[in-house]
This record gives sequence, C-alpha cells and structure tokens, in this order.
Amino acid sequence: MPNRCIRPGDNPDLTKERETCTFDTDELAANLYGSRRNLERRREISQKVSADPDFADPIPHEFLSREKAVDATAKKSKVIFQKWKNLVKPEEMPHLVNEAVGIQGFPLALHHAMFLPSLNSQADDDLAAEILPRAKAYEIIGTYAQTEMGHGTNLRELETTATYDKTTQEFVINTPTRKAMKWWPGNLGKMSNYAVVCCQLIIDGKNLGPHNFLVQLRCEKTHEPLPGITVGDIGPKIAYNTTDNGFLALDNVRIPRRQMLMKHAKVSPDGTYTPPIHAKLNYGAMVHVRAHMIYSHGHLLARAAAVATRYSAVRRQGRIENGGPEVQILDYQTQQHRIFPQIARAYAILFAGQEVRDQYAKTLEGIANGQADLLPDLHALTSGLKSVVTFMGGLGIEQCRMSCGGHGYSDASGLPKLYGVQIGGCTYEGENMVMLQQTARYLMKGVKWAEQGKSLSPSIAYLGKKSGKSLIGLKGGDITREHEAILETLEHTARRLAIDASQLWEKRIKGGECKERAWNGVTVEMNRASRVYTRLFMARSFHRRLLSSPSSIRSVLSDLFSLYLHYECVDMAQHLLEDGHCNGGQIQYLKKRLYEDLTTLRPNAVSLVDSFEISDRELNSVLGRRDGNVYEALFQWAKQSELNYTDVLPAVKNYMMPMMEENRSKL
Ligand SMILES: CCCCCCCCCCCC(=O)SCCNC(=O)CCNC(=O)[C@H](O)C(C)(C)COP(=O)(O)OP(=O)(O)OC[C@H]1O[C@@H](n2cnc3c(N)ncnc32)[C@H](O)[C@@H]1OP(=O)(O)O
Ligand SMILES: Cc1cc2nc3c(=O)[nH]c(=O)nc-3n(C[C@H](O)[C@H](O)[C@H](O)COP(=O)(O)OP(=O)(O)OC[C@H]3O[C@@H](n4cnc5c(N)ncnc54)[C@H](O)[C@@H]3O)c2cc1C
Repeated sequence: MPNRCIRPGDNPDLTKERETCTFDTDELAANLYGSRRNLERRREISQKVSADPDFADPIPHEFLSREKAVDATAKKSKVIFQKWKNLVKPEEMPHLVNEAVGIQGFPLALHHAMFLPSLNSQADDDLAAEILPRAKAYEIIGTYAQTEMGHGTNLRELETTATYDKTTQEFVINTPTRKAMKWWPGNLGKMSNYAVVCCQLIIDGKNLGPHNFLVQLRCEKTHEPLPGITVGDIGPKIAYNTTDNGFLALDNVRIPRRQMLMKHAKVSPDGTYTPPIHAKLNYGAMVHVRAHMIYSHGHLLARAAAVATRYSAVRRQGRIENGGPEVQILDYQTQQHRIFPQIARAYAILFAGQEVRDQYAKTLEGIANGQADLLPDLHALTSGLKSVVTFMGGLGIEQCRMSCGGHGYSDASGLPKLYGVQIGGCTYEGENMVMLQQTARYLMKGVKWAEQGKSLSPSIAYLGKKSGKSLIGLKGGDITREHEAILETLEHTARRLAIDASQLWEKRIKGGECKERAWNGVTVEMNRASRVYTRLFMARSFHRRLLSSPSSIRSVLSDLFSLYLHYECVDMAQHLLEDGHCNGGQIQYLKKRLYEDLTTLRPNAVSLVDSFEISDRELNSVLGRRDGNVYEALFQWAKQSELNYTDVLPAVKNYMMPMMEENRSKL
C-alpha cells in the first residue's frame, strides 16, 4: 500500500518503514483533516510558506535572543496579516501561523484567540459595528486581560473595578492594589493597543460581579501608553517566549458606557442593570478557547510522536540477539510502549477536538437564538477535556523526548519547546484541578438526575444506564465486540466513580459538614470521576470516528483504537479492579492484548505519523525530519550556535585563559 512520503535520497531505514505500510497515508490524512481538498490546501500552504522569502529564517529561532525572536515573529506576522490575509480562509489561519511563525506565540495570538471571540459573542450590536471591522482589518490589536497578580482562578475576587458614573455615563476603571494588576495576558505587554478588560462592575456602590469592558491602552498613532495606563512585559517563561505576556495597571481610566460588552448583561444610561440569560455568558471567551485548544494540543502531541517515531526508525543502537546487527531502537518493546500510545492518543485528541468544536458551534447558535441550555454540558466537557488533554499531552511529549535519548534534550529535537508550550495549557484557561471540579459539579447533578429518572444529555447518558458484568476477554476473537465490551467497562467505571464520589460527599454532609467543606474533603475523588468521564468521552469519540471511516483506512484505525483502549484500561487498571468489576485475569488479558497491539502497529508506525501531514518546517525538528537524514543535519544545526561564531570566545580569552595562565605560572 502506498505511503506517499517516500523520496529518493531518504534514509534507507525510513524508506523501508514506509514500504511496509498497509494503508494509504493520504486517505488517513484526508480523513483527519476533513477532506482531500483540505489536505491539498494544507500542503499548498506549507509549500508556499517555504517558498516565500519573507518567511525565511537566516538562523533558527532557538539561537536568537528573546528580543530578536519577538522582532522576527512580528515581521512575519505583518506578512501574514497583510500579504497573506486574503489568500487563506479563517480556518486555515492556524496552520499558516504554525508554518510561518511557529508555536511560541505571535503578536496577534490573543487578538484571534480571545479579543475577537469576546467582542463577537459579548459586544452589543453598536459596539460590534464600530470595533469589529477595525479589529478584523487589523487596524488595532487587542488582547484579553482578566487574570491579576493576586487572582486568576477565583474570578469572583478579581479586584479591578469599573464603577459607573451616571453623571457622565462613563465607567471609571481602577487597579486598587499592587496584586490587582492584570498579570499574564498574552500580547498585553508590548503589542496590543486595546484590551477586553475583566472588572468588577460597580453601580451605586453595589458589586455586580466580573464583566468585560473594551479599553484602549495605547495611542493609535504613537503606541505610547495612554494617561492612567501602566503596561509592560512580565519577563521570560518556560516557553511562549515570543509572546509578550504582560502587566497592566489602570488609574482612573474613563471609558464611555457603551464600551461595556453588553450583548448579554446590560447597563442603561440611568444605571439600571439587566442580567444575562445565563449567569456565566461573560465567561464565554474562556469556553471558546477551551473548546478550540483541545485540537491544537492534539497537534502538539502529534508532532512529538512524529519526531520520536521517525527518529526511532533511523537510530540504531544495541542488539536484540547476539551476533545480529544493531537494531533500530523502534524494535525495542519498551520504545514501542513509550511511543505508540502517544500516536494513538494524538489521534484520539484530534478526533475529540473536532467533535467539541462542532458542539461549541451548536451551543453558540443556540445562545444567538436566546437558548443557553447546551452551555452547561459544553462547559463540563470542555473543562474536563482541557484538563485531561493538556496533562496527557504533557506526559506524552515528555515520554517522546526521553525516548530520543540525549538528542531529545537538545533544542534541535524541537521537543523541549513543544513540552513547554503544551504544559502551559495545564495552567491557562483555568488551572486543571479547578476545571476538573467544574466537570465534577455537573457530574454530581447528573447522578441526581439519573436517580430521579430525568433525561440526560448525551455526554452523561451513561449515568442512567445499569451495569452488567464486564465482558472483557470473554467475547471471543471478534474485535468489534471487544471494543464494545471495553467501552461498556469504561462506562461502568465512569458511572461508578461518579456515584462513589457523590456518596462520599453526601456522607460528609450527613456527618455535619457544610456542603462546601465536605466538597473540599472529596475533591481528589471528584476529579478522578471527571477524568474518567472525559476519557470515556474521548474513547467514544474515537469509536464514532472509526465507525464512520472509509473502508480503506478502517483496519489501521481499528488497530490504533485497540491499542488506545487497551492502553487506557491498563493505565486505569486500579479503577477497573477496585469494585471487582474486572478481575486480575482480565487485566492480564488487556496487557497481553496491548503487547500484541504494539507488534501489530510496528509496520505502520512511521506511516501513521506521516499521516499527521506535518511539514519539516512546521515540525521544526532535526530528529523528526521527513527524510530521516538526521546526523548531518544535527551538525549543521549546531554550527549555527552563536558560541561557534569564533573559535576563541571572549569569555575564554577574558577569564579562563588568564586563570589557566596564572595557575600555570604558580607551578
Ligand atoms: C484558540 C486556541 C489557541 C490557544 C492559544 C491560547 C493562548 C492562551 C490563552 C490563555 C488565556 C487565559 O488564560 S484567559 C484567563 C483564563 N482564566 C480562567 O480560566 C479562570 C478560571 N476560573 C473560572 O473559570 C471561574 O472562576 C470558575 C469557573 C473556576 C469559578 O467561577 P464562579 O463564578 O465562582 O462560578 P461557580 O460558582 O464555580 O459556578 C457557578 C455556575 O456557573 C457554571 N459555570 C462556571 N463557569 C462557566 C462557564 N465558563 N460557562 C458556563 N457555565 C459556567 C458552573 O458550572 C456553575 O453551574 P451550576 O453548578 O451552578 O449549575
Ligand atoms: C502561558 C500562560 C498564558 C496566559 N494567558 C493569559 C491571558 O491571555 N489572559 C489572562 O487573563 N490570563 C492568562 N493567563 C493566566 C491564567 O489563566 C491563570 O494563571 C490560570 O487561570 C490559573 O490561575 P492562577 O494563576 O490564579 O492559579 P492559582 O489559582 O493561584 O493556582 C495555584 C494552585 O492553587 C490551586 N487552586 C486554586 N484554586 C483552587 C480550588 N478552588 N480548588 C482546588 N485547588 C485550587 C490550583 O489547582 C493550583 O494548584 C495565562 C497563564 C499562562 C501560564
């Protein structure tokens, strides 16, 4: 079967891998990206970016100072949002940015991820008509400033205030304390001249909670901060270092009333407050990012899996049998066990990410028509997914990095940067432990609704089902039935953990604790239930994708899905065993099946990552390059280190040489 990545001059081991492929890599890639046309567009964009001299990098970003890297990124962003703007559709923009700029952020990242979405979904018609065309035309750059130095998670306690002044029909915005400074917002420090700023709305001395306001930060002509505004960059971070995450203090900054985002909550000129149809519609921009970051985080894991798999096919080290040749490290079972589950998880996350984006679009449609009833389900699901996926992805990338040995530790591999970017997601858009609790709140309601026989939304329908005994290992050799048996066991486990957590909570309340304190005593169990609910959703979503896939790729997807399920179950074995639903023999069976999966997938491993269709430029990894010619490329990469510009560094000349000289002369 064709793997369409084979080219003359490639590393022969990699070519051999591609020759053993049992499916059409283009078919799988087209399925992943939605259609053949989308796949072709993806390639076209990759090729055109590589050919555009405006995107050429004289030296890799890894060797640039932060200021120079920010400069290079801004220069390319201008090219994207002027020259290229009309050449790509909005949905193709993330790919264009990844290709042209990379993953560490760019001046308009928050403009796209949060500024435009919050204006789109929360500004009233008048404000939207005035500001959106300017924002969409990049006449202005905006960000989303919510988090403060002292509070990020607990939005109710944000300290920035917007106090309504009826006499002038303005809001007066203030940062009352040092820790009330906005701290962290991406692109706030240096790039943005506007921001949606989250403030406590105060009318007639009454605090009506966090609301969003459009605030101009800098002069449109000079880009200098406006009076009353203190703004800057918060300094270097683990990753995202081409993003100017910023600080902001506001001192009696006045904005017109109509710059409150008033599509849902409203303040009339006389100061009358009208609440929104759903109390949390002001939090809509966060739901937007949570719904979209799942897919982009799937892509980060996909990249790491591509690097680790390709490199493991070209790296030869050690022997499996005495006297045999040095083997490709991909032949070691431990290496397969480290990397193949990451390939499967990357596919699973990408599939789930696509489903949740669709669910987000449906929910938004409902809200536009005055119906917010899909929002609680979406909030629970996106909160769970962002937490599980960012954590799973971080661990997965780290496994991929370690699987590349010493070279994985080098920036040449691209893996340290991927890891840094991925784990940022564990924190931003809601710290994972906190967001899992949001999911758990919904599950606790679901448990009650199920007890009362009420109807349940699809994502929690399993709470209303009855468990039978686990059929894992008892259904014979039919793979379809085995998948169903495992899914049923996952459903049972998710249901049981939610019910157990609910009972533990109730027990503490009955024991005399207030609901909230009792909750804090069971949050580890609550979050466990949320994770398994989310992992069940991911497994179901992968299964739906498998069932709807064309026959040409069904077999390889089924192999991948088997590996995914077996790995998930072994990883969660404790939960499967705890209540006796599964027994030790069944876990042993799952492990045996997992090891068989590793062998089954081995001939297709390289081809499965080829189907991620990530160009060399986008992958930005010497180890993961498509042609597999890594050793020469490693040397060429290292030669660009600024330490190699001269043979004798000033640091050596000024300090080390005199030291050695002095020590020699003492003898
Ligand atoms: C583009 C990709 C590229 C990606 C590139 C992106 C670049 C990076 C961008 C990073 C940007 C950021 O980090 S921006 C900053 C993000 N910050 C956060 O995410 C802060 C996290 N904190 C929160 O969201 C909140 O404070 C909570 C949810 C934890 C608590 O809020 P709360 O107001 O106290 O509400 P709480 O009592 O818990 O809940 C009351 C009820 O509201 C519901 N509820 C709570 N939140 C929501 C919500 N968002 N939507 C609907 N419903 C909600 C609850 O389920 C509950 O329902 P019921 O039970 O009553 O029915
Ligand atoms: C890369 C990056 C980009 C960001 N971009 C933006 C941006 O563009 N705009 C913006 O406004 N913000 C941004 N942020 C800020 C981010 O949203 C917050 O840092 C995040 O929401 C976590 O809040 P916190 O920092 O207050 O953490 P904290 O809440 O202080 O968390 C510290 C610890 O306390 C625990 N904890 C807190 N509350 C609870 C609870 N109720 N139950 C149990 N445990 C709890 C947490 O789990 C965690 O272990 C960004 C952050 C990062 C890292």
